[in-house]
Amino acid sequence: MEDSKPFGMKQEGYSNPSPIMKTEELLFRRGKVKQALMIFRDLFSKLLSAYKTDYSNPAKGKYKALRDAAMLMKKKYQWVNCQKRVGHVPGIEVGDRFQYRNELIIVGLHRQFTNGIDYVGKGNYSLATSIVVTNRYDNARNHGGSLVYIGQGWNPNVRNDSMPCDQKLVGGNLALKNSMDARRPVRVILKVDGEYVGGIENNINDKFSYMYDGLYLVEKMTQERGTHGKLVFKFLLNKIVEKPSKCVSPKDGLIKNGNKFGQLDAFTLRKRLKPNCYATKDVIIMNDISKGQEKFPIRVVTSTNGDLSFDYIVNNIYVDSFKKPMLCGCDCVNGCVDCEKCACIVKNCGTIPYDSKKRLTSRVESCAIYECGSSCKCSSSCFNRASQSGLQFQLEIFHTESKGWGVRTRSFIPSGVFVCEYVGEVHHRREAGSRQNLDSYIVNMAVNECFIDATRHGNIGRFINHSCSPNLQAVEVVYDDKDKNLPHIMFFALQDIPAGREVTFDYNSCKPRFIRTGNNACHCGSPKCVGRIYI
Ligand SMILES: C[S@@+](CC[C@H](N)C(=O)[O-])C[C@H]1O[C@@H](n2cnc3c(N)ncnc32)[C@H](O)[C@@H]1O
Repeated sequence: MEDSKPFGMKQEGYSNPSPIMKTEELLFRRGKVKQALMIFRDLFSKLLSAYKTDYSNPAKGKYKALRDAAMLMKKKYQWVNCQKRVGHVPGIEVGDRFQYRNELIIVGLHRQFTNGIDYVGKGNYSLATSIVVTNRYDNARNHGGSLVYIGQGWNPNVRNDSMPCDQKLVGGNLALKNSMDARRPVRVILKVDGEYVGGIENNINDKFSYMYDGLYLVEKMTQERGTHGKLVFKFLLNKIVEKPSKCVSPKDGLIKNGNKFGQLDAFTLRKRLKPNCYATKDVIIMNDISKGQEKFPIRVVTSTNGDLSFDYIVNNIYVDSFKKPMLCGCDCVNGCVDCEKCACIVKNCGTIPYDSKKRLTSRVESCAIYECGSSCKCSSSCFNRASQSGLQFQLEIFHTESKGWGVRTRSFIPSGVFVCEYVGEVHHRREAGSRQNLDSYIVNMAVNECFIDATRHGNIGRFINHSCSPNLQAVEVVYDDKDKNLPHIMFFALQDIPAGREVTFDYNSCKPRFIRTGNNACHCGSPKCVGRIYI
């Protein structure tokens, strides 16, 4: 699995919601964070090999090396961002990944070795600063940037020899409640699947890392009985959607750095800035290009001009008439789990394409996925209808440096989930040849003799660029959609995608193929780039 962004590596399409601070100072702080991480990793490596002979269990040796490296640095005053704070931490950007949890401590992102909640102050005067979200607890991350976080205290999913008891409104739990009451933001760090690229070799297969996902607001706190019979606190947090950094409002000519909370509460007059201080001056030129047709508004952000002349649609327009094969739906009334009985699963060669969370279970190599549809007896929430409920995440159209428009996500997208469809006018394939050199929005379908042209009518899918290291895959999905049983082109996440990251797919690896146009030089910036968009 591809990594998102190891610390220090900046990628196109990323927007940095840093607190107001001069660029030079930000760079200086980032340099300090980077330096602290280098010292930590070097120390850890040395300690790890020193402890090799002392510990027969490599996991124990690793744990001690990690802890000792952090404590040695503390003794030498090598930790950075030492003062606990609410809000972003200078030098750390949303989307930064860290290999080890102790790295969060030494850079000041989350200053707790094991506790999931970190906070400042005491009792009723405390405020939560950060939480680490792992799947050890019943924490649930929902689509669209909200999550349910289980409070701290006795937890049945953690090895615990004592008797279970009710969670108490003290420490971190109280701090989260105080943050809710005071409407103060909390940093969220996600434990995400996937190896850390360029990480330290340690013989222990670390299949996860930690990603800073930005600021959230605690919206609600409830107390419920957990599976172990005792009371637990549940906190509902919503991601704060921040404006891109250095965002210029077209009306007032101000540069806005964030939102109304705490240290982000700042507006700076553009004329006060030194020349060359900021590289980008992104302007929100449209608040919702879909004009309310999508579940989430899709804004358009740019620092330059670009052509946007097309009609936004959310469903394919069938221009030609097609002989539509009749699809017979399934008769499942208790969920489509029987690979032999469910008529739709049978069409997928007897394999269930999605898991219970509607995530693709593996990379799709076959031609198409057959989902349940309107003539099936299963419910509309059946997991085998993963791509039929529209957008699940806030996406944004932005102007890239060298690829024209592109699409980036404003919230974290977990690996395997449906992201969006490629919508346009559906024609017979024989038409495609005559249009070939006109535009770059035509995709040939693999399954039927047709193609989708999003030149004049399309949706957000038409703005997704090619990458030689993509984070989306395009899949043809067929379902009984009233009378249109032609395939749809659906994009699914190939990996966890952090907020702010551009979403891309490989125009050549997918079964639906883009028709080659004149412009073929690839600017994806991947180390694996083959230099061409269309092969
Ligand atoms: C489907 S459109 C993608 C959206 C397009 N960037 C826009 O501005 O509307 C495909 C076109 O985008 C550009 N493009 C996509 N990926 C690219 C890449 N990796 N490098 C350079 N140009 C790219 C090429 O002009 C290509 O023909």
